[in-house]
Amino acid sequence: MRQLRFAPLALIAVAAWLLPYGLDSYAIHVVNVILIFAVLAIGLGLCMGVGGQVNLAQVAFFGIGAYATAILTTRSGYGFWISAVLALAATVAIGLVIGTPALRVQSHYLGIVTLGLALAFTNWVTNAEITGGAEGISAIPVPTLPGVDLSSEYLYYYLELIVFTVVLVFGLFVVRTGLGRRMRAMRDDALAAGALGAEVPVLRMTAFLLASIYGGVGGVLYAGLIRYVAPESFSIANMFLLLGMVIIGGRQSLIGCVVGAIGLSLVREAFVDHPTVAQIGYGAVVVLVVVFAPTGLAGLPGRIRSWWSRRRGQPGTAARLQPFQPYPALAERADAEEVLRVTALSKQFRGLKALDDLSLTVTEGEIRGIVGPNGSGKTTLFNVISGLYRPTRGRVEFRGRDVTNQAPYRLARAGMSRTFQNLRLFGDLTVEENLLVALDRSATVDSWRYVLRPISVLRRNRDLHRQAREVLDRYGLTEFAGLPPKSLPYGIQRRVEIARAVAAGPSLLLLDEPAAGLNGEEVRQLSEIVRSVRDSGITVIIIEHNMGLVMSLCERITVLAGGRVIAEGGPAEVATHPAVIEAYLGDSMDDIPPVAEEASR
Ligand SMILES: Nc1ncnc2c1ncn2[C@@H]1O[C@H](COP(=O)(O)OP(=O)(O)OP(=O)(O)O)[C@@H](O)[C@H]1O
Repeated sequence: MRQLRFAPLALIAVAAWLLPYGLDSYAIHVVNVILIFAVLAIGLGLCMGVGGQVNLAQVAFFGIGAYATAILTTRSGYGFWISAVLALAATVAIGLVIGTPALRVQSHYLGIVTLGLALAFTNWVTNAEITGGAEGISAIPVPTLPGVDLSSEYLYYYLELIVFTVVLVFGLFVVRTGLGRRMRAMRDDALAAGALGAEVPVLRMTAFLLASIYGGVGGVLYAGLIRYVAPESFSIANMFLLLGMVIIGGRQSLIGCVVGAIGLSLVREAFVDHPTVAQIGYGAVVVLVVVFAPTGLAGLPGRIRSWWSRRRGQPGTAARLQPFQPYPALAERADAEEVLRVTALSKQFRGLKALDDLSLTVTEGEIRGIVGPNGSGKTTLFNVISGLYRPTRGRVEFRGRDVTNQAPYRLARAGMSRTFQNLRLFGDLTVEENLLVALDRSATVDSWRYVLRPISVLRRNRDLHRQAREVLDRYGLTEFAGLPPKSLPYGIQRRVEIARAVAAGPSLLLLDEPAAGLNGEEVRQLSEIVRSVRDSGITVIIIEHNMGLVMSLCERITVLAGGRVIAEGGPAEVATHPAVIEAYLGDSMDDIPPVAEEASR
């Protein structure tokens, strides 16, 4: 059976190898151009589809690769391959420069920044002397390869085919391992990805870097194939053609990008005498795809399958939640240290003081409850502690270090993890992939390993999958591993989010209303999970409106009202505190179950 899985691949490989035998010289030229566009589309797919970063500069990367090769070979007298390497380095350098705004600017503004670059590039090559102005640069030498005459387009095809295969396999390797997973997580929800330790700014830059590498490779291949470069090949019209390829083929699938490149290139060929009709046609098709098939052609088989099973009334998943298996408990430490200290914290939203001179300390091994009426500042406190909001005044210390204003990903890497009031699971990733993103502690700047030490990347990936299976098992989620979280009942999604936050390996876990929307039995299970997590050595702070849960679970409770701490102490103490009764509990005091003397540890 295993061999059969590779049969279609083997067939495609044989067909690709034999293709030139059935083609005339014009057709092989078209195929060679298609392969170059496929390389460019994969790069754009990695940046925009996988990483979610709007990139309208792909055509400029393409142009830089081609022009640099042309200039270095014809003006500086370098050989083709040396020029190719230098051209690639130049494209990557520009990619890093373009990626710099990505460190600060949001994705949609990047569209404008990158469009500006693409326009500036076309303008420059059209007017500069070194680029040959509107006439471009001709007489680029044929790339030399011992024993192979690359002036023959038939043989050039094989060079392109090899390069295309390498870059496609590399792209798939990126997508299916840690870097790609993190990029997809960032595309889905940059805030949640950051809170799990993904260095979002570096990741965005990496997305541009990848796009520039593919753009550079495409440019070098183009210079070697056509041996002539001119501004019109790198026009905005071609940028939109590339975008069309990626959108129509399927943004989130590299194979889809290749299918889009082949399809749209053939359509362009068919309409070569009617460019205006073709442009309008691409635009219309892109709009139709975005509206009716947002996952593009590559997503169609999946959509048809799920439509078919819905039509046949097939039942949903038969997967079942299994019981949580508690963590081995650590012995209680006598010398518990302070984990979190918040001093005189204020957060002002224009006229509104959400936090007002709030101070708080939490000690190792605690389950601290934070309660208070709606709008009392609980979530704002979490957002400031976890780095999502900058405080107006005050200081946050985590494990003895001042971490005020630190980026969420730095705090996550230092051992702070959180869940969100409104679940923020990565919807386009499976349950297992959600956990994998949290488990992966490798630094994005170490992505050079993808090129220089791919085996170590694969080994690490296998190790992460083993760890993810353990987490799935512990939380009874194994049967949901391959499903998208949104397809699961709310209670299971909540459990996945907690499992994910704990998988990030925190020493402090912030849970924001984890019982919201859960039924009685689910709340009981949640209580068991939180207690076991704490017993495994993780300090927990929990915001909750479910007073029964808070009273039974927390040793200490901090009560907020109007952004201030109005009471703090054991459950019995706060439940009878007059300020609390007045501000919050009031009539509902009768609903509170009897307080456990000493919440069990
Ligand atoms: N990003 C924001 N911009 C403006 N105002 C905000 C923002 N975030 C929170 N607030 C305001 O700050 C106050 C405190 O909100 P917060 O969400 O922290 O309260 P909460 O105690 O968590 O409430 P709930 O129990 O309803 O979740 C509210 O008045 C809220 O409207």
